[in-house]
Amino acid sequence: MPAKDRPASPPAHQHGQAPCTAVLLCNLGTPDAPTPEAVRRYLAEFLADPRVVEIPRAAWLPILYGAILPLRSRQSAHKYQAIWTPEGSPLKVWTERQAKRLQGWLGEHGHRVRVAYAMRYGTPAIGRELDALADAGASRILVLTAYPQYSGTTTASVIDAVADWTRTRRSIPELRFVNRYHDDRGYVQALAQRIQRHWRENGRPDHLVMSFHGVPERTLHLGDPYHCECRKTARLLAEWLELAPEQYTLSFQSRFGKAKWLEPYTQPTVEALARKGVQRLDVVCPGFVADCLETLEEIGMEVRDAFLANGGKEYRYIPCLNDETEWIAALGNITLQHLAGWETQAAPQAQELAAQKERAMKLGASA
Ligand SMILES: C=CC1=C(C)c2cc3[nH]c(cc4nc(cc5[nH]c(cc1n2)c(C)c5CCC(=O)O)C(CCC(=O)O)=C4C)c(C)c3C=C
Ligand SMILES: [Fe+2]
Ligand SMILES: [Fe+2]
Repeated sequence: MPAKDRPASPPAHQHGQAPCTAVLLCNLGTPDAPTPEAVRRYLAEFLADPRVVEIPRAAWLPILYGAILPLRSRQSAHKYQAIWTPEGSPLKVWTERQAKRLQGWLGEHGHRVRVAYAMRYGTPAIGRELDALADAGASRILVLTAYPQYSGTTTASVIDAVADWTRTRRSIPELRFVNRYHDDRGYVQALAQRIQRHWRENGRPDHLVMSFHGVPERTLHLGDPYHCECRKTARLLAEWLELAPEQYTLSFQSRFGKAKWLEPYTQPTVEALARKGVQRLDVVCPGFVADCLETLEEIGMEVRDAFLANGGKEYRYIPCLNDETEWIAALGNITLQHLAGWETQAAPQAQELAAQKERAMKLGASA
């Protein structure tokens, strides 16, 4: 094997080190800037992933480079400009905050775990973040995807990136993956609380649309569980909210290309609801745990305009879970379930010392 291809092994192995656990929160990724050049770099990496576009490379890459990238980079850059914040892309800002708050939550619950975040496309890259964690001594890493519903196009692609990284390392940490949490009680309850708070602040709508990111319909026939998991999340959420079937609609957004994707599509669904006389409509995106281009621009702006243009009167987009306290607690509990058996509690002596101190303080106060 040529020296350049040999797996690296920094830092040198040390004897007798206690296992050290880390969590890597992985989301999709976003451009570094809302410019056509940065969007092109991002889309080129994203859309060349064979997990995302399942068309033979020889046929797809000429279309991607010849037709899609020149046009879409400019169009999408324009959309990113409409949602960009002073701190950067919302997807990155929220994901970074979620990682920080998850580390805080775990610490408050007595767990010493380092939490980092990474993006499947763009930066911070999964490989670089895994290098940083492993080089800092993490011997056990839990990869936590920001996708509640498993899809080959997203979850499996994160697993691919982690597998690619293992090929570059000599000493590989123990690895675990959280593949799904579409029916997790804490996740569904956090969604329900988010919506109920929105209703307390803004009043209840005539109808609620639950819009999930779409995928090609073909993936369902090939055995992808995504469709089924979206339906289960929607059903559980409706149960928590005590919604009758006629009070909500499940739909799929963000169709890409001309192939048939999962139906019903969000925008035509919303237009039809407006034409049927629904005046007040709320839309929530339960499959996205962080606000991003697809929620803020597509649902918050494009679909809103379509609803109003078809006779609707009031349209409200309900923001994602982002860094809501209930969601961070749910994420913490999901993390702990998957860390089972990996010792992460603060050292027993330290815990005993803290308990002794607390007892002494109580005695002092009651004396
Ligand atoms: C073939 C194309 C695509 C598939 C399949 C797909 C699946 C998929 N995507 C998400 C989550 C997100 N997608 C986002 C943006 C986005 N998605 C596609 C295409 C496919 N997605 C494109 C081309 C883009 C970029 C924007 C654009 O040009 O339209 C985002 C937001 C990123 C951001 O920067 O804010 C998310 C999040 C899921 C969950 C999913 C399958 C289940
Ligand atoms: Fe997407
Ligand atoms: Fe979109």
